[in-house]
Amino acid sequence: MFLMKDIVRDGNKVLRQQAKKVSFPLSEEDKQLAKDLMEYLTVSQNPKLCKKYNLRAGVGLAAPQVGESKMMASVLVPNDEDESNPIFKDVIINPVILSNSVQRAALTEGEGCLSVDKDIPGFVHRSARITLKYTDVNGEDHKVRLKNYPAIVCQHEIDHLHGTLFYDHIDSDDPFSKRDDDIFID
Ligand SMILES: O=CN(O)CCNC(=O)c1cccc(Cl)c1Cl
Ligand code: NI
Repeated sequence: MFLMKDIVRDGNKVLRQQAKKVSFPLSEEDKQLAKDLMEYLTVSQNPKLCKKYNLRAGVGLAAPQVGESKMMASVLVPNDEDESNPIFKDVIINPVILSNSVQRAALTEGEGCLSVDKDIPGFVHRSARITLKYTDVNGEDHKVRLKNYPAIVCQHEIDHLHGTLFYDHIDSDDPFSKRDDDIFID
């Protein structure tokens, strides 16, 4: 199980590299990595276990964040009304954003990252809607249209696979700049 000691922090070059495509069928090592990446999220989203293991909660975790420069990331966007039916839960392998809306969206409270220890305030403007293609651990291909929070999280994770960190998107001159048609997600 990954703990905070296993999380690579900003400054380590692996976070600024282009991750390598994952080949199928998955090796045993890659199957285990996928499992561990999702397990971190489920444990970190359980208040008792999160505290027990001293974790920072997360809704996504990309392989480069644990030092593995591979195109793989777990995403677990919980459904506050029904914990047993998450809005999005999968390990996305070799993800490609096929198309994205011109309209932008940002989380009102900004973003955070396990690999960035300091809080960096500001709007992280992303595409409000994306069409995402990826392969899952069983080798099944998926093509999904995402919007709102799941779209934001997937973009944060896919950024990690291309060496981008959330604060790269914050306007340093005016961190809370906005356009009329921007969507803000609480
Ligand atoms: O790459 C994944 N992490 O760094 C895990 C910690 N951050 C989050 O869970 C998180 C928090 C806020 C907004 C977004 Cl989009 C995300 Cl992803
Ligand atoms: Ni992150």
